[in-house]
Amino acid sequence: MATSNKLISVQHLVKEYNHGTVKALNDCNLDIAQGEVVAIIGPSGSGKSTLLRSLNLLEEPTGGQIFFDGVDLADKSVDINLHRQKMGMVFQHFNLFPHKTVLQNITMAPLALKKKTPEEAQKQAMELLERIGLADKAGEYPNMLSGGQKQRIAIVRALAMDPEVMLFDEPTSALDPEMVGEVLDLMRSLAKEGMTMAVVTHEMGFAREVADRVVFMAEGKILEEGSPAELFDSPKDPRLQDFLSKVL
Ligand SMILES: Nc1ncnc2c1ncn2[C@@H]1O[C@H](COP(=O)(O)OP(=O)(O)OP(=O)(O)O)[C@@H](O)[C@H]1O
Repeated sequence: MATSNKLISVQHLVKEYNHGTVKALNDCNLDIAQGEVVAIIGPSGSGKSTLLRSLNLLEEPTGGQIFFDGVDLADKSVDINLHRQKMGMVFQHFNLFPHKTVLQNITMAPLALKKKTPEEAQKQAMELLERIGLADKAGEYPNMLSGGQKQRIAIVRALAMDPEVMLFDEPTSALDPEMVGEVLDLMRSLAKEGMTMAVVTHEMGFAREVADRVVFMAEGKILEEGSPAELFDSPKDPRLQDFLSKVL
């Protein structure tokens, strides 16, 4: 559900690596509205992950600006850790803590960073686990779970911080095909609830069905963006046409 309320604004973002020899992002401009679901697609190495990771400053921009709720993240008075807490991040490889139980994985950050009481944190964690049908796994360790279960737990772990935005970096790429659906279903339900989401994805079906807007990147640039119908049914840029001819 998109509204006109701009939550994130990326302006002329540049990210260089190796002393400028690699330009991962080359003058990227992107706005994300409150409640909007933006899918970022494009060939391997086009800068999708770098753009996503820049939003919570896992990558420090070389140039340009990122505004969150109107605040320039480069401003020295911005508390980056506080900013990161507003953004839930879900990675390709789950990144659950292997030596913590499922429940501990979910309660850790709310206890440490949000100063929730153990009762509050556990109650919330159990509600989240119930939501995804995995309450019975609360006491287990991640290595006892399937990939789809791990990823759904990684998603609710991020939700336990009550984020304003969820960032997904190819959340289904490492999953066996039969587990992709359960993760996409959970993401679909978050989108329906109005969660603001940016999703780097190779799942074109998901992008078409769930995204409000699709962004196509190549060679560090955003070459085209629009509604799923615009991008998938009437692609204009030849590189997007070529990309779609290979992936659809
Ligand atoms: N830490 C780094 N050091 C040097 N180069 C990097 C680094 N991270 C990314 N790059 C380069 O930046 C470019 C963009 O990478 P990025 O991972 O953002 O692409 P991507 O579109 O997400 O690719 P994929 O779909 O394969 O994950 C690539 O050329 C990559 O090799």
